[in-house]
Amino acid sequence: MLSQLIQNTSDSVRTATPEEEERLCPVIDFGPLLANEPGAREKIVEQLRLACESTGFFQILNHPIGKDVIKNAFRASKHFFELPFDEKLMLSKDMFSNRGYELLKDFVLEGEEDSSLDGVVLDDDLSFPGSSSFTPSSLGCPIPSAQSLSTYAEPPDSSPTTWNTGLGDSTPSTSNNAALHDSECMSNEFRESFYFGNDNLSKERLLRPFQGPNKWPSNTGANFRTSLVQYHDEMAAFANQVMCLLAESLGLAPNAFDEFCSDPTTAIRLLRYPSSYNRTGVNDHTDADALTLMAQDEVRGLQIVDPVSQSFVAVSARPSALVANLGDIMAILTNNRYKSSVHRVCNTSGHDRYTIPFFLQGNIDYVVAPLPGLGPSTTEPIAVEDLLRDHFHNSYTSHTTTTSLVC
Ligand SMILES: O=C(O)CCC(=O)C(=O)O
Ligand SMILES: [Fe+2]
Repeated sequence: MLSQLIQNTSDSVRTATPEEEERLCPVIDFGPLLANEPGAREKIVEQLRLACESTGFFQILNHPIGKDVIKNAFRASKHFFELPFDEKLMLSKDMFSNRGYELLKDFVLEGEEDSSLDGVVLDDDLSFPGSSSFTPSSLGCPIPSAQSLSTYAEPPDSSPTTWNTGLGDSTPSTSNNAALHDSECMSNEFRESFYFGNDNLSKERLLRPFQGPNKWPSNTGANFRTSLVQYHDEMAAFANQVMCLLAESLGLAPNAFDEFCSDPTTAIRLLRYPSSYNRTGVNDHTDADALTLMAQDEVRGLQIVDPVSQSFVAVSARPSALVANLGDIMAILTNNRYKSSVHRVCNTSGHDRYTIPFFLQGNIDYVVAPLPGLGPSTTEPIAVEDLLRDHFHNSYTSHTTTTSLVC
């Protein structure tokens, strides 16, 4: 469902004016609703409808997630990314379960440094602690003859790399995880991330794709896991409430998404984006899920495609708000009345950027098709499991890599 967006990668990206931001990613204040003020629900439902029909992006101010819960989650995230590189690599993402660590894939192999790197300033802040003697090939992420690695802030030249940003064309299964992981390891996105989800899954669910078990680091202290699990659980509960409001905004009963939301597959992604002037942190994509809710720090970086100009526009970062956006599943459920917009991340701030999106992917067996009353489907119904699998295969291979982008 990724639009055929073509943007010259050498174009610089405009920052949204306040008016544009109101149109592309409006702020919706949930305070009056949480305070049970009369008329608040109707007002929010209407604001949601307008935002979802436009870009599917909005910012939720005065949401119910505790400040401490968010603070602790960011603390845990920083703690995680500061772990020695080999420790993180031990937790390499398993493509079947979609859980674990995705490395920052920008590195210089010792002894293989290209002469084109001459004059490139290596940023010490970007080097991985403890990375001097790891052996990636033993961890399902082979990098030929690599003895050590460090990251660099800018690429040696502006030509696109030939690294594959996708997941290959095999189907995720426990038997081909290694092959999938290899190609995933060659992505050019300038970020590192760590995926986890519901920490309390049933045995039956643990055997299903895209949901677990979580791959927790050891030696991070008792609070680490508790903080992240609490963040997940509060986000999951709030996402359910937002889904009820979205149902109402479509003129449906508040419980219209209940079946989709029962025993849902969810994911949290801790993200760290080092700063770069010409590398994207996350390439242009749409989310696969129904609803994404994201806490972010004060460092801006998110860019959304403006449906009017069909170009990327950078939006501001408001740490007190949650950024919400709809994904492909919601677009199908609503027969494309609600939008799943292309977005990407570019961090040119000179500082690391941290975000923590929560993805509501829904019941893995739910068959996604327009909800009753929202018109006949133009596409074949598809199970959440298949849709997620297709998305993971396609979304990062079907568009231009943006290594020469001027952010
Ligand atoms: O970090 C961000 O601002 C957005 C991340 C994102 O789009 C994603 O993980 O799907
Ligand atoms: Fe996204």
